Amino acid sequence: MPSDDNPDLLTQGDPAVDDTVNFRTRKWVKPEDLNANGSLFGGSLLRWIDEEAAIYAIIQLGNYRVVTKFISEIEFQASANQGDLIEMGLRATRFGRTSLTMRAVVRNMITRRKILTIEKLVFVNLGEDGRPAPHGYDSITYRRDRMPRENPATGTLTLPRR
Ligand SMILES: CCCCCCCCCCCCCCCC(=O)SCCNC(=O)CCNC(=O)[C@H](O)C(C)(C)COP(=O)(O)OP(=O)(O)OC[C@H]1O[C@@H](n2cnc3c(N)ncnc32)[C@H](O)[C@@H]1OP(=O)(O)O
Repeated sequence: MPSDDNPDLLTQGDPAVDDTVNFRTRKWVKPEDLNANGSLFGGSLLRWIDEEAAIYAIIQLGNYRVVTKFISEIEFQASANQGDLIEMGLRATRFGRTSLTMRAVVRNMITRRKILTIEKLVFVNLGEDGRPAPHGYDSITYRRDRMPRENPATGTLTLPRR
């Protein structure tokens, strides 16, 4: 049931409609996102999901030093076309010692039909030495209480120079 904590959670019984993730980010499929068939290029979609998952991991683990460790099978269930509105949803499914596992779903924003599902995306929390470090969390936050902040007024952060 939709709630203040979890406003986007859906409860439809339709099996083509996913009710296990929170859909946060919307994209409008534009000409530059298309493949030679005129439908959405899978690489664009994966880039958007990886970025979305990295931000989600940062919010959940309170650390901007996170890296993608593992992505499971990717099922492209349907294509999207120019002009379609799509939305991406993620949900943490397992908090490990140093890792966070998420499930990802992309669907058409209007019809809610699934376009893609990834059962497991694993991100690893790193310490300053670049090695896996315990994150200390075991449950999802729906707030922004773990966000790493250097400047509380703006929420901005100066990333380390390489
Ligand atoms: C205001 C704030 C704004 C902030 C604003 C910031 C904006 C800025 C955003 C930047 C966001 C960057 C995020 C980009 C995301 C990339 O693009 S990252 C680039 C691609 N990824 C990489 O380069 C990673 C390369 N791999 C590695 O460096 C090493 O494998 C790692 C990740 C350090 C891990 O090393 P390792 O020796 O394998 O570690 P190990 O201790 O064996 O395992 C660590 C964890 O991974 C798990 N694991 C290991 N292998 C596997 C596997 N095959 N499958 C599943 N789990 C596994 C283990 O079970 C363990 O989990 P826990 O049991 O501790 O929970």
